[in-house]
Formats: sequence, structure tokens, C-alpha cells
Amino acid sequence: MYKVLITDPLSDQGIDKLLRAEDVEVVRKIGLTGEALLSEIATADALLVRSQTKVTEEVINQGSRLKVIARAGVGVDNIDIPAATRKGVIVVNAPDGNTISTAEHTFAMLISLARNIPQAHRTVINGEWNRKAFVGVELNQKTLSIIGFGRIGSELAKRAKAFRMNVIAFDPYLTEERAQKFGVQKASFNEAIAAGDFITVHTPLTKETRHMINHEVFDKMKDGVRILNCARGGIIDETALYDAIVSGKVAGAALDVFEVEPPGNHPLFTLPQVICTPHLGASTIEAQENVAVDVSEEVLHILRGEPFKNAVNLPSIPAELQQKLAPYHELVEKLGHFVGQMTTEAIKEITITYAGELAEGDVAPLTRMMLKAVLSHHLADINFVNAPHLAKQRGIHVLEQKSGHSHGFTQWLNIEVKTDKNQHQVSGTLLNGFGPRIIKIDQFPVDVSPKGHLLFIQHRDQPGAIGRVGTLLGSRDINIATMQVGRKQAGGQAIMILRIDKAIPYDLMNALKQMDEIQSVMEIDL
Ligand SMILES: NC(=O)C1=CN([C@@H]2O[C@H](COP(=O)(O)OP(=O)(O)OC[C@H]3O[C@@H](n4cnc5c(N)ncnc54)[C@H](O)[C@@H]3O)[C@@H](O)[C@H]2O)C=CC1
Ligand SMILES: O=C(O)C(=O)COP(=O)(O)O
Repeated sequence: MYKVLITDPLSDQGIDKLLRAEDVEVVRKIGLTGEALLSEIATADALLVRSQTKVTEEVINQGSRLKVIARAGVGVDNIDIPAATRKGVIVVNAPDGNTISTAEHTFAMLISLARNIPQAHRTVINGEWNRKAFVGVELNQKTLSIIGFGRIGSELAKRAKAFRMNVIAFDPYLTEERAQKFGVQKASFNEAIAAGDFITVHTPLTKETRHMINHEVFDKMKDGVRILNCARGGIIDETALYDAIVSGKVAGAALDVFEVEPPGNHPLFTLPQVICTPHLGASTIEAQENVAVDVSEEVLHILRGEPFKNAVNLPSIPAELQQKLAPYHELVEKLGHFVGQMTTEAIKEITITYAGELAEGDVAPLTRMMLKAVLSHHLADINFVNAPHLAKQRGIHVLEQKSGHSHGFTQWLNIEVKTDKNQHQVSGTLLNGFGPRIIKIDQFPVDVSPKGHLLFIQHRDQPGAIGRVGTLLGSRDINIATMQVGRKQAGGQAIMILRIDKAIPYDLMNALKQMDEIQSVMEIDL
């Protein structure tokens, strides 16, 4: 039974799949913090949050069973992603479900800001009728500068265009083609800042975007500019915004998000030009259902070991590439496990070489898979998420290379592991109709189907050696299912790989090791 802990409000309909899953126990403790959160997370397999719960390193490290943190929304700045990665915990979000709601909310703020709707509302319900104080401006023909042209920024642009605004966008990843598709003008940051009658930010909060709208930037804006932030508190320096409003540079600001939430008695709230909502961008019935459905499905997939889509701390793999690489998963994992078990000393370097069909295109997901398999025999708690991080932390050099030499196979791959004293390598291929095969072990050509319980013996090639091993195993009722031998030259170094039906008792292992012609014996589980 998996325990899924939910600590922020999520839509009931959205989490229906989780509630109905027979292998899941849902524990809903909304607003959990401090010691209570630490105590609940200790037994949770998954944590589901929105923006309120602060998922700190301490919380993550306390989650000894934790496999996934799911964010029902976009921004993951409340989650310590590097800490999750170090711990091997997958972080997923729901990037698409609240785009429209947040774009609509921003548009509502834009119109409210232009027409002073919240301020006017307050006076009317207080018994006043002051029409002169709330003269606004039209959106028609005004310039809207959008900083961050991703999902929400681009949806906002469509709505602004419908209101006949000129839309200018700055985003380092915005191509001319995409700008044309949305009918917006691509601009530099400074151009967008200088041209906007309204400036709205739609970037994530990162080291680069924190206080990207600051005193200096306000100075470069048009007089009477209006500012919106429905993305993340902290993108705009709130002190600089306050000063710019007081100085008259900025005519008004609409804020849905704040550097500290809830913001309490913020100085900005003393200014009549400021309108606010309490982080409501994604707060619609539709968005909340969408994001809860998305994360519930992702959590179930991850807990059940099925493929998932929206990991924040794993490189995303396009569906087409996933399909292309899927047939190689087993081969890569088995080779990795084989060489990982052959290597009994601290690893210094791992090189994976792809040739043939495998050398064409992106193979990074296979390399990550191989790394996890090799290192799983050397490091504790390793998984796809933390494998590259743990390798780097241990000073293990990982090389991925491609070769034009596929040794006569349609696809060929080799994993080489170096330690201070030794090196081992295993090559494999996919044989049409037969699946993965190991075709070489440490320079010994073989043909081994990599599965089951294997006995890997290094010995001197001499008459009777194979027979003696067989007799010894037979005398202890150990059946040999298949056997492969390989040698470089007659009478020289050789290897035996026996698939046996059960594990070897300790004393029998010692008896094998003591045979004159045998140099090493190792059990390998694949
Ligand atoms: N107020 C609310 O309730 C909600 C807020 N959000 C926030 O809105 C923001 C945008 O969300 P989405 O559009 O879904 O994300 P997105 O990832 O689709 O778009 C973000 C865009 O910002 C761009 N960007 C990154 N660094 C930049 C920089 N230094 N300068 C300019 N552009 C930069 C990226 O290239 C990307 O195109 C996020 O911060 C998210 O957390 C999202 C949903 C609801
Ligand atoms: O999705 C986002 O980034 C949001 O900011 C929405 O936050 P919320 O889920 O409403 O707390």
C-alpha cells in the first residue's frame, strides 16, 4: 500500500483516481507544517502539494520512503529541487492544466488596472459616487510588453490582440517564427521595458529572474506605465515598485503574487494605485480539476513503475525518442548489472560506447539507465534521478561515446568500467527474434542470454576443467541450465558462464575457488 500525503487543497474530482486506487492510501492533512509535516512525511511514498507547502531539504530528507513530490500546478519554487534530486526523489508538476485560468486572471487584472475597477467598487459599496476619481485608460492601441513568453505569456498575448493591443515579447527562447505565429513583436529586454504601456511578467522565479524588475529597470520605463505580476513574487522588487509608484513613474500595479505569502500589512497596500488578489491565478474549478487529475495520474504511474511525463528533475524525453529507445532498455540494464557485479572495487570511470543503429541520435536516456544499473551494485539508494549526481559526487567519470565500428552487428554497445587496479567490459547486442545477448566479456567472445542466476568463472583453458566444475555442482544438486565458454587462445585464459537453477552455498563457492585451474568465481544475478 502506498501512502500519498496531500498537504494543500486539491480538487476532490481531480484526485478521484487516487482515492479509488486499491494500492493507495490517501492522507489529506491540509496546511501541515513543522514537526507534524516531518512526522507524516516519514511514512509517505508520495507528497502532493500546491504553492503553500514549503518542501524543504529537511522535509525531503525525512521522507525515507518518498519516491515522488507532485506539484499540482506550474511553479516549483516552493520545493527544494536539488535536495530532491540528491535524494533520488522525482519531482513532477502539472504544467498545462492552469495556463488558461492564469492567462484569464492576468487579463482580468489588466482590465481592472486600466479601469480602476477594484478601487471604484470599494467606494460605491461605501456609499460614494465619485465618477471623476476613476477615469481610466483604454487598452486599444496600447503596447503590452510580455516578459516571459511561455504557456501563459502566449495565451495572454492572444487575448490582448483581441483587444487590439500591440504586443511585444521578450523571452530568451522566443524564436522569430513563434513570435510571428502569435502576431507579436520579438524584442530585447530593454526594448520591451522601454516600449510598454503595460508590462507583465510571466517567467519562473529563478536566480536570473529574481528582482529582474528593479530600480534601474523602472527608470527605463515610460512615465505612467502600469505593471502586472501574476507569475511569482520576487520577479519584481517590491521596494523598487513602491518607490516607482510614489515617484509617479508607475501609474498602477496589479499583483497576484508576493515575495512573502501571505504578505501581511505590506507598504504597497497603502497605495491606492495597487490592486491585488491572493494568488488566485490558478484558482478556478477547471484549472484545479485539470492539475489534480494530471498529478494524480503521474503519481500513480511513478509509484507503479510506469512511464510518466512531467518530471522537473529529469530531462524530458520526447515520445518519439522514448519509442525508439524502448527496445534497448533491457539490453542496457542487463549489461550494466553484469559489469556492475563483475567490478568489486571502487569505480573511477565508466564508458559506454554505442555503434550501429544505436550510434544514430540521442542515447542520453540509455546512458542514464546504464549508470543506474552499474552503480546500483556500489551505491545505496540510487535511481534514475540521482544517478548522474551521485556519480559526480563520488568522482566517477562517465563518458558516452559513439563508434563507427559495430563489429558486424546491426547495433552494438559496450560498457567499460575502470577502477584503480582493474578494468572490465561487456558488449552486447539485440538479436532479431532472440532479444538481448552478451557477445563479449573482457575480450572473451561469448553468446549469453543475460538473464537468471549466472556463475561467472575465470579459469585456465585445460582439459577437464569444465567437467570438474560440472561434477562439483552436480554433487550438490545444482543443476546447470545453460553453459557458455570463451577463450582467447587454446591453453590460455578462459571464462565459463553457467546458468544455474539455484544459488550456490558458501562452502561450495569456496570449493570452486580452490580448484587449481580456477582464478575467480562470481555469482551474477540478472
Ligand atoms: N498566479 C498563479 O496562480 C500562477 C502562476 N504561475 C506562474 O507563471 C509563470 C509562468 O508559467 P508558464 O507560462 O506556465 O511557464 P512556462 O515555462 O511555459 O513559461 C515561462 C517562460 O519564461 C521564459 N523565461 C525564463 N527565464 C526568463 C528570463 N530570464 N527572461 C525572460 N523570459 C524567461 C521561459 O523561456 C519560458 O518561455 C511561472 O512563474 C508560474 O509559476 C503559473 C500558474 C498559476
Ligand atoms: O501553478 C502555479 O505556479 C501557481 O502559482 C498556482 O499556485 P496554487 O496551486 O494556486 O497555489
